[in-house]
Amino acid sequence: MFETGLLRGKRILVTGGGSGLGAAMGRRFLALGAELVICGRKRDRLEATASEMRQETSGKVTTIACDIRDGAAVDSMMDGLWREAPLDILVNNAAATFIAQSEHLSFRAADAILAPTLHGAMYCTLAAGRRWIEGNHNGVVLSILSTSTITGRAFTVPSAMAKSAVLAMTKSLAVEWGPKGIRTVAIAPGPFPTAGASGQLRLEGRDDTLMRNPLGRTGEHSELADLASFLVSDRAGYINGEMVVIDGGAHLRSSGAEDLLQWTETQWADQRAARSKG
Ligand SMILES: CCCCC/C=C/C(=O)SCCNC(=O)CCNC(=O)[C@H](O)C(C)(C)COP(=O)(O)OP(=O)(O)OC[C@H]1O[C@@H](n2cnc3c(N)ncnc32)[C@H](O)[C@@H]1OP(=O)(O)O
Ligand SMILES: NC(=O)C1=CN([C@@H]2O[C@H](COP(=O)(O)OP(=O)(O)OC[C@H]3O[C@@H](n4cnc5c(N)ncnc54)[C@H](OP(=O)(O)O)[C@@H]3O)[C@@H](O)[C@H]2O)C=CC1
Repeated sequence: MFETGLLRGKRILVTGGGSGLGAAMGRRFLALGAELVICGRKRDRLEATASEMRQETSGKVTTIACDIRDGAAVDSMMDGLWREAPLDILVNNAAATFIAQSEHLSFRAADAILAPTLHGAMYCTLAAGRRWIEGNHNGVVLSILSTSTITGRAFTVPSAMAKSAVLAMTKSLAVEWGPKGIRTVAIAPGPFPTAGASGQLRLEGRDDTLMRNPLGRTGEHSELADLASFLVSDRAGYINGEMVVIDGGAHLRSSGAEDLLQWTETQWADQRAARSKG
């Protein structure tokens, strides 16, 4: 679909690049000639993904264990990266969510979602942006958001809040940092099957939500990777402050959570008992 070498010479950090959509984007970036850095908390999973990627491509892949909820850890990751060479592109992909009745959310549970999804994305963006501006280096920030930024979403309220805040960051920085050579863009995916989303959102038991999708299917990872590759590339050099929805038109019919309104208290009690770790 793309010209060979579309991303040649680009050094890209994908947060949460060891799994799911982050890994899918990373693979496509590598195939298009980029140098890839992936970070996450689980060192073993990062290494396993990177070693698969190295077998698939001759591109350079580096892993960094970093908890993006920790600003000092993010700064130290960026210092280490910049010692070698500046990044060109940051992809804010790491996030957390789970379904829960909001009245049962403890403050700690709310923070468990807000900390990586909002604060983590903000720390990474500020840390990269500051270095780009100091070094007079152009940059692109792509944030992976959600259609909850448009519709809101019952039962994942902290995630909807965090994603909406990152959309506000995307629009605000487009104006503030555009003149400094930094583009900020976003993608709002609908349901894409990943182990993380299936575990946290119980997607596999919720066919009703998926079948309300006008296209009657979930998204393909390659479709998201294609869109991301275009948006971070110089070919999208005039797109700034925009969020592109990729959901088959689903949010035009439903926020994607209405089926959960029918759940019984017993189903919710079962859900609380069966918490899944990301
Ligand atoms: C239509 C489709 C739209 C989809 C939109 C968005 C999708 C996605 O974002 S998919 C990505 C999903 N991937 C992940 O979530 C991966 C990362 N996940 C995690 O790190 C964990 O699952 C986490 C979110 C639970 C966070 O873990 P951690 O920070 O280690 O949290 P703790 O286990 O220490 O718990 C902290 C706090 O939160 C409460 N809690 C945990 N799980 C639940 C739950 N399922 N329901 C309610 N509360 C939960 C936990 O009890 C703790 O609170 P306290 O008990 O008050 O201490
Ligand atoms: N799949 C879907 O249907 C949809 C997904 N999205 C968004 O797409 C993105 C990817 O989700 P998906 O691939 O499905 O799910 P995953 O669970 O596979 O991805 C989440 C990634 O975030 C990383 N992560 C979580 N917390 C932290 C942290 N504190 N520090 C560093 N890394 C962290 C995880 O790595 P580790 O555990 O090693 O830290 C993991 O690699 C997310 O932003 C999600 O909100 C949006 C809409 C729909």
